[in-house]
Amino acid sequence: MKFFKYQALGNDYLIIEPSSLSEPVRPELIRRLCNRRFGIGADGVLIGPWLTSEGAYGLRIYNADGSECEKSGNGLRLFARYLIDVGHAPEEGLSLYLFHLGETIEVDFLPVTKAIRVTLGNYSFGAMALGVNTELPQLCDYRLELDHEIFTVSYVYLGNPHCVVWVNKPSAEFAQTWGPRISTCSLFPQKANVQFASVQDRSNMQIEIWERGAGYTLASGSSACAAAAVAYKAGLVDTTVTVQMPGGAMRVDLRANHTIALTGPAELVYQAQVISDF
Ligand SMILES: N[C@@H](CCC[C@H](N)C(=O)O)C(=O)O
Repeated sequence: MKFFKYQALGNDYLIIEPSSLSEPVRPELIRRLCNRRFGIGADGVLIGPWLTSEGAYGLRIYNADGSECEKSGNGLRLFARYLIDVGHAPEEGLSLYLFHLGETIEVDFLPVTKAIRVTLGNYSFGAMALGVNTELPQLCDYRLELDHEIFTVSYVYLGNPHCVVWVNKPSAEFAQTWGPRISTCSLFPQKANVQFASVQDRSNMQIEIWERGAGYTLASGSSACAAAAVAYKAGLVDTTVTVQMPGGAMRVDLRANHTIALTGPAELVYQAQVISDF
């Protein structure tokens, strides 16, 4: 099975073309591939492309635990980088369109910085209507009591669920301790991606991340967008925010109509082939 490994600020994905798969994708296969000791190691897997009748490049996105994921800012950006690198998509300088779970998504290449920008669809602060176990229409600076600790959390939905937790100083240890508990608490029947966030000034934020389905990660595009959207709603930042994560920084632009553009690097690590029977 031929695969490519890509990374964006340490958020790593395997890319496998459908023609390289001898059988339909199984969660066990994804889990084995993503396992950092028994497999190759990755935060997730992208399967694609196939071409739609409109000329968009279709893909599916899986988390390391084998669950299918509705949105991944870095996954989409890495997939676009791959399409260019292997010659599926026209050379850099043009926009291209990806097709993921019924949605067409624009990706642009920024020639000077070589960064890749993805425009994510609408985000929403709806809570009760969007799968949160609450009767409140929104969870905004909500007081969450868990295991004798109190957190101030906000929920935002970007196609996938995010819970932004305000902290004085984000730390990996705190994220690894509380991320899994908040992600799986009774408020979130679908689980949630959790960001531990602080605001430096009107253009800069810092987050640590616990991803649903992948655990602690060095970066997450949709998490950066979630944190920026919540901070903007709280009046703490302007529309362009640099979000610092352990793996590096990404730019988030909050646009009209609740759309978000996410810009950052995307790089090939290596390509290889799995010989053993997975
Ligand atoms: N790394 C991704 C986020 C992946 C989505 C998440 N684990 C989920 O289950 O929703 C990103 O860059 O956005």
